[in-house]
Formats: sequence, structure tokens, C-alpha cells
Amino acid sequence: MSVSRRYVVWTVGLLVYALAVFHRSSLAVAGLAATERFDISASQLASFTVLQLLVYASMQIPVGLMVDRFGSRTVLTVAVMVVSIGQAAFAFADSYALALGARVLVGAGDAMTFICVLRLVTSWFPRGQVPLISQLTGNLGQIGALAAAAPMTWALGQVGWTRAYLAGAVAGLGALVVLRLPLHDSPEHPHLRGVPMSARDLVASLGASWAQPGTRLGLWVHFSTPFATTMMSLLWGYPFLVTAEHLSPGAASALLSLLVATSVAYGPLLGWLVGRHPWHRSTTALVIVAALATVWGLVLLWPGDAPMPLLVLLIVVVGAGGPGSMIGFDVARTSNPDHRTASASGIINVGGFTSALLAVLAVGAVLDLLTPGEGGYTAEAFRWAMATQYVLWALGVIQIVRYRRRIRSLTTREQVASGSSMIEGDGLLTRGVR
Ligand SMILES: N[C@@H](Cc1c[nH]cn1)C(=O)NCC(=O)O
Repeated sequence: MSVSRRYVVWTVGLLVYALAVFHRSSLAVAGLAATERFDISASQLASFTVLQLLVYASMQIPVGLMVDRFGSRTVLTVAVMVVSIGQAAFAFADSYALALGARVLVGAGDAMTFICVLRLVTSWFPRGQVPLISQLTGNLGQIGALAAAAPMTWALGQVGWTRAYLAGAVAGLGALVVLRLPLHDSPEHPHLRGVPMSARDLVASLGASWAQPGTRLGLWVHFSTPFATTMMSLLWGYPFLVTAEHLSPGAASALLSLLVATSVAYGPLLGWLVGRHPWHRSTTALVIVAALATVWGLVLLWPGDAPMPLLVLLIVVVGAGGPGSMIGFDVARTSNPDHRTASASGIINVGGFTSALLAVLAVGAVLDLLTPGEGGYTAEAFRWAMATQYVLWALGVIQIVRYRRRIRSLTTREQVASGSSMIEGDGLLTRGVR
């Protein structure tokens, strides 16, 4: 197989993922325009993000099963069509209800994308390269979020709501043409189909993945690491920086762009680390969570406004969350056979999007609780609201430590170094490994 063909397939997959991230993030800078267009309150605006995350998280397991059954090419084609229809509907929506329906479609199409691209990486690249290329996929895809920031602000101001969102939908149609041409499921097969399974077989297959301690470890790594980043970049980062830290809108936007840029920059380092030291993958995740909790603690306990260097440090550390979550996919990959890779990735991906959803809701709930009546949220309310992240980190750390102990008692360093953290025998549940 030619090496260049492998990179062509990856580049196409990456572009489609970046487009999905663009669609996902395209509302972040349109909050004000959306409240005017649909005549909605701040909490109704937040419900767009909550709904999108809910749809995304709830679709992960079915999508994983679909990718194992029908292959990435087919599922990715459906994904691009659904997300583009959703974005086109959002462009024309003139009521809150229609806009919510459109965001459901955007969330659904988005939910189908990443797992397809990860599956392509596993099929096209040699095992040793998979951790690095997967990291780069996750990280470079975030460029879609950058494209949704300044360019989308510009487009909304210059060409208006309908044309700005319609342009994204049209880009999706372009992607459809490009992806159908070179994108084959594997070097040998344009379409890689899994065996048809009955409902009982599907449940058994998911059960077998779940029985692997590595799948659960991966899920909790993915739960613990990225939610601080997602919660900030999708909804609460900007209001926190402006309201609680009294930054100007320009400075807050610049810091959120820096968040995406640092997130991209961590990719090669973490990809290399994970590939080189697979035994220490969970340690790396724990270090990232410890760094997140520490720097957030400094910001929240700082008397008055935190100084700019500390806020920059916060952003640089929070930027590690997204790339850190990719460790979860890697642990699940080496803990499951190839024909279950996508469904195992689906299980993992539920983690980070559930924790992000919980974080978004918890911050909103505490803000509402501490800010009765009319008027904006206070800095004090924001501090308590952001402190809710510690509950999620504590839960995540307990579970990571628990499953890493279990996996370490059942595997050896040599086995993990050779590329497998799979525990022999899919009947683990029946043998008491819970
Ligand atoms: N946490 C992300 C991946 C990532 C990597 N760097 C920054 N983010 C993740 O799990 N992605 C799934 C998705 O659909 O984006």
C-alpha cells in the first residue's frame, strides 16, 4: 500500500471531522444574535448547547455499533448529510422550536463523525503509529473551532445569519463529494462490513467490550480530562472571563482562541508519550487532572481578579484536557479486538460528553441559584459555579485509580508494551471482574 494514499485518506477524514467541530462550535459566537433572532433568554440559549451535547453523548454507542457493522465510509457519508441538513435548517429557522430541532440534527451528524475517523486511522496506519495519528486527528480537528470563531463572527456581521450558516452547510456538500472519492474503509476494502448481528449479539458484543477493564479505564479517563475545556469553549468560558475576571470582550475572545491553539499544540507530545509509554497512560491522565484542579484552584482562590499571567496559565493547562482525553480511546483500542474498536470508542466517547454536559448544567444551576432575580451573574456566583468541576474530577480520579489497579493486576508491563491491554476471555463479567 502506498504511504501517500494512507495520508490522503487521513486528510480527508480529518477535514470532515474539522467541519463537524466547526458546526458544533458555530453557535458559540452567535449567542447575542441568537437571543435577538429567536427572542430567547440566556437559559434558552444554553439549552442549544445542552441539547447538542445530550444528542451527541446518547448516540455514541449506537454509532460505534453502526461503524463496526457498516464501515466508516458509509456512516461518515450519512453524518455529513445529517449535519449539513441541520445547519441549513438552522440557517432558515425563525423560531426557537425550529432552531432546537435543527441543533438536534447538527448534534446527531456531529456524533457520527469522530468515531468513523478514528476507525479509519486504525485500519490504515501501522499499530505503532496509531496513538500519534489519533492524537493529531483529535487535535487538528479543533481547527474547526477556530474557523467557527473569528470567521463566523465576521460572516454574521457581514452577510447575516442565514447566509453565514448556509455557507457551512454548503461546505458540507463539498465534503461529501471529496470523501466519496478516495475514502475507503481499509487498504484492502472500499467497504468494510462487520457481520450482521441480532439484538442479542449486539448486547453481548457491548457486554464483552464493557467487561474489559481497559474499556472502563478509558471511559473514566475520557470522563475526567476534557470537560473543563468543552464547558469553557462551548459556553461558560467567555462569560466567566468577562464577568468574573473583568476582562474586555476582546481579551476574553483572544484567550478562548489561545485555548484551541494550545489544545492543538499538545497533540504531538501526548501522542508520542502514549505510544512510547503505554503503561503510564493512566498516570499521564491523572497528572493532567491534577494540573487542571490545581490551576483552577489558584484562579478561584485568588483574592479579586486573577492576574493575566495566571489566566494565561489556566488556558494553557485547560488546553491539555481535550488531547488528554484521547488517552481514553487508546486504552480502549488496545483492550478490544479490531472488530469492536468503533463500538469501544463509542463507549469511551460517552464519558467526556456526559461530564461536559454535567459541567455545563452544574455551572448554570449554581449561577441561577446564587443570582436570584434580574441582573447579571456576579463574580462570586461564578467562583462557586466553576468549583462544581471538583465533584466531577473527584469521581473521575476515584474510578481511574480503581480500574488502573484492576488492569495492572491482570496484565504485565510486557503485554501492554507489546500493544495489548486486553484481558483474555470475554466472559470476564461472569468471572467476577466488575
Ligand atoms: N476530546 C476530543 C478530542 C480532542 C483532542 N484535542 C482536543 N479535543 C474528543 O473526544 N473528541 C470527540 C469529538 O467528537 O470531538
